[in-house]
Amino acid sequence: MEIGRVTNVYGQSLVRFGVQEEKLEHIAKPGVYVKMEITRGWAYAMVVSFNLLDELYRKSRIIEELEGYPEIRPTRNELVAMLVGFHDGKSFIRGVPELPKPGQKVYLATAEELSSLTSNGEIKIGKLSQNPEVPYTLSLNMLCSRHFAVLAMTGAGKSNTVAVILGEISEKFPYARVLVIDTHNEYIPMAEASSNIRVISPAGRIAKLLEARYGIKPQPLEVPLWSLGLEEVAGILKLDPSRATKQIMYLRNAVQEARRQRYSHASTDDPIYYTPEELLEILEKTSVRNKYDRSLDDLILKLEMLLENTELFYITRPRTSDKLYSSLSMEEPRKSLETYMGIYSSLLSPGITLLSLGGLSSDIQTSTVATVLKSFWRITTASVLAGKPQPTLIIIEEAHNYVPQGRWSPAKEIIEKIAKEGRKFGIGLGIVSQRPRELSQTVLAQCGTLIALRTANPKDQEYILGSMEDVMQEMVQGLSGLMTGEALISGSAATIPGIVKVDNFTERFGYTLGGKDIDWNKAWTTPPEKLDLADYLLSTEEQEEQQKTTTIEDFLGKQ
Ligand SMILES: Nc1ncnc2c1ncn2[C@@H]1O[C@H](COP(=O)(O)OP(=O)(O)OP(=O)(O)O)[C@@H](O)[C@H]1O
Repeated sequence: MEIGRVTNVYGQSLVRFGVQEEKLEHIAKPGVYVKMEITRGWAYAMVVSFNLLDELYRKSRIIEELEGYPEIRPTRNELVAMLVGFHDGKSFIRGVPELPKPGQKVYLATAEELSSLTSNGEIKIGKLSQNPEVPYTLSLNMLCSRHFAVLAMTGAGKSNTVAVILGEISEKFPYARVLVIDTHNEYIPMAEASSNIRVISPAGRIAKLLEARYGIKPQPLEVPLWSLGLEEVAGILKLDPSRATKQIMYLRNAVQEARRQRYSHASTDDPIYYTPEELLEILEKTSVRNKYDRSLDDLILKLEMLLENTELFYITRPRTSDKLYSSLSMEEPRKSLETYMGIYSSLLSPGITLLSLGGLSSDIQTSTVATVLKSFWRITTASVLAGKPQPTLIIIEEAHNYVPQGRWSPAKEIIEKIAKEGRKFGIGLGIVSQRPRELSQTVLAQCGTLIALRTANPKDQEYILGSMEDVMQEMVQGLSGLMTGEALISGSAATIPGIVKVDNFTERFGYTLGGKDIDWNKAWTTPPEKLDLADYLLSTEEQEEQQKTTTIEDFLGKQ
């Protein structure tokens, strides 16, 4: 359908065109596609903004200047569209080799031709908002290998979007390897519905609470202190390396000495076994030698408190990994490295692994994630070098907590490294955040695909614009007007950028996600249920008992 004529071509890829009044209803919506003929085929463009004028203005003198365009003479409604690529009769190519010229006719793209462009990917995420009959898909290869970001203000539909992607992966790729850092335990119900989705959570009280709430027995996670690098140990002790330099120095020497008791060539970060008590003993001996150093006493106190924290027994008293270590009879460093591989390579078994960390404080979450991701990095890069790549996608919820802009976090270095170098080792990254402005720009800049849902904060919009290729100001400004579940999708995994109504996860897969906001209205208008928390307020001994009863097979995920 012909709808108007090009009046102006500007910027690198923006086309302004006048629209006939009676065609306006079909076209005056962001996300509608139009096309214009060029020498090598048809150039396609997506409507991004409008300039609709009122009667008075329309009748003013300016209109008389529009000689030569009789079709748009009675009106001066203008729309701006962004050129996205062209079709040369055989295939669609991004970018346009030649710009349309003022005066050229503009047509509405049909649902059929749009479908041929948007439905070639493996991951079906939703439908075009303005053409609900047109499915919108993403290329799995591009999504994983070029990384992606799901950004939006809270409640706009980020988790729903991630769940739809995970649901698609789980249904279509039986040997997918995905690790989801599930900061708020939102995706756990997916494990109940699908046999290739499993939950791993810190052994102890949290695992028990998850079992009670969701009826799923999580595979117990242990992250032994000895498997942590110096930064992660500093993280759980709440030492900021840029400030607590003296304490970090003591810690560094002690960790190194502890590792060298078993393997004399160990460096501070090598995963060589030691017990927390050995570390404490080394620090105490150092304290005797440095009698008046309060910073060292303070460090010892912090470590003692850490060892007493029952929530952290999955780090400080990892019974099952200890059992595994003792069961091996080889020499060091092999013995530690085999144990390390045993603990972490289970996270790499095919399937979707939900690392559920809800309930832990954010310091502990970041140190746990840093350790897990560093082990991932070690194992996957070694697999690639050994000629057996294990392509893995890592999705990080609340990514601004783990990889913040302008602030240190134990997980920052490894996540930035994955963003910059992961591609060549087959590690894909998907970051999810409600605060793009607080997210490392290094990571955002590496994300080839953007899925941006409603974002009202101008600063967030500015960051999205500044760090993503392929995204134009006109598109980003429209983000505040999106509805819940509507996303602007752009970048390498999408053939054409689009405004997409992401499928409703519950409607599509038949169950709801967890971790939702508490319904205050309901809670305050219905009588409370009887609460029996006794079982979950475990004492130290009971928790230890629970860890003791976990078999090495359970722990390694060998059912
Ligand atoms: N595509 C969609 N279609 C219909 N409803 C949706 C869609 N996406 C999200 N919703 C609904 O909007 C609400 C918020 O969605 P969701 O939890 O995915 O948002 P979020 O951005 O992850 O929020 P938060 O930042 O709080 O985690 C949910 O009740 C969900 O059912």
